[in-house]
Parts: sequence; C-alpha cells; structure tokens
Amino acid sequence: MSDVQKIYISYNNIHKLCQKIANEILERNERPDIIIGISGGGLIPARIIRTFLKQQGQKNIPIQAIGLSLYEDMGLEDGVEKIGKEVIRTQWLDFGALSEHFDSLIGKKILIVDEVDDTRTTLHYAISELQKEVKEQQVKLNRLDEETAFSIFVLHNKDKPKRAELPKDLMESGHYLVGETVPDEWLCYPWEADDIEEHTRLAKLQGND
Ligand SMILES: O=P(O)(O)OC[C@H]1O[C@H](OP(=O)(O)OP(=O)(O)O)[C@H](O)[C@@H]1O
Repeated sequence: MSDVQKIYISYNNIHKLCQKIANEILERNERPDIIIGISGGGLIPARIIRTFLKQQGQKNIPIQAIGLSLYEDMGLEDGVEKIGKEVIRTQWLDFGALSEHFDSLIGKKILIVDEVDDTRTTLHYAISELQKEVKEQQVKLNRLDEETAFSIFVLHNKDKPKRAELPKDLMESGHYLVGETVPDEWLCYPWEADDIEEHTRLAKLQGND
C-alpha cells in the first residue's frame, strides 16, 4: 500500500472551495431554493456553502439531508463473479417542518451537495431518484408546467472512469459544479483525521490549504 498517494484536504481548503462555487452560483443568479446534502460527508460542504449563498434580506436556504450508503454487492454476471456497488437509502427528504412553500421540490432550484464524486454511483442514484420523485408528484398534483432545476456541487471530482452517468443536460449546461478535479488517489478529509494539526500541516505542504 506504500505507493498509494494520499491527498490531505484541510478545513480551510474546503471552506474556500465552497466560497468559490457559491460565488459562481450567485454570479449566474442561480441561488438555490433548497440544498440537499448527501449524508454524511456532503453535509459539511452543504452547511458551509449555505453561508456564502446567503444574501441580505433573504432567508437562510433550507438544507435537507438524504442518506445514501454504498455497499459491495457480490453478484454473478455471465457466470463470472463480479463486484458491483449498490446504493442503499438510509434517509430521505422530509418536508414536515418546512413552510407551505416546501411541500415538494416541484418548481424549485435544487442544489445537491456531496464531498466527492468517486465512481459517480451515489450522485447518479441521488439525482435519478429525486427527478423521478418530482415527476411523479407533478403528475399527482397536476403541476406539469413548472420547471425544476437541479445542480450538483462536489468538493472533489476524481478524474477516473465512472460507473454511472449524470444527466447530459445538467453536465452540458454547467450545472455540475466541482471545487477541484483531483487524480484518483486517496482523499484524506479533515473530519477523519486523528491528529488534525498534523493533517493540516500535511495539507499545507501539498498546497491544499
Ligand atoms: O461516487 P461514489 O463511488 O458513489 O462515492 C461517493 C460517495 O462515497 C462516500 O460516501 P460513504 O458511503 O463512504 O459515506 P460518508 O459520506 O458517510 O463518508 C461519499 O460521501 C459519497 O457519497
């Protein structure tokens, strides 16, 4: 394992990436109505970016959490054992405590946030399920003419072949927002550090500060 390159990410670095992307969003006049953080790692950038998306006189953008876990699924394909990844929902949207403006995602600008796009399995699952849910509700509530706009923000996108895709229109219209594209190495996030001082020192040495 000694040849595995570790990339250390500091809290400062994360803070600045969130600020950078928030500025891009605001410059385009696309402040989201709601942020959906993918638990657990996505909740941290979700909370930080909310600060930078706040505008005077406007209410804080609500954050909803969805919980998605990847687990290794050993299956057989054409008689050959194959390891795949399956996504399990551990938590989903809950509009219960929000105002009447938030009975659904229909017609909203939605920002989905996660810390890393690795194989893309999680993000693919999240946006497909959310889009499906919006469509079903539009039919049910007869609100077919309202346009719902999804964006995705990740701190890091790993430059590697992906196992799943994101909607073409979202990618091509610049609504897939990446703090930084990184090589396919081991990303060490600060919330996992035993020794945060040493972690931050290493991140600084690598320029991730
Ligand atoms: O692009 P993918 O290959 O789908 O991987 C990315 C996902 O993996 C991590 O979640 P993890 O289940 O490890 O949990 P955590 O967020 O709680 O750390 C990460 O937070 C992403 O959600």
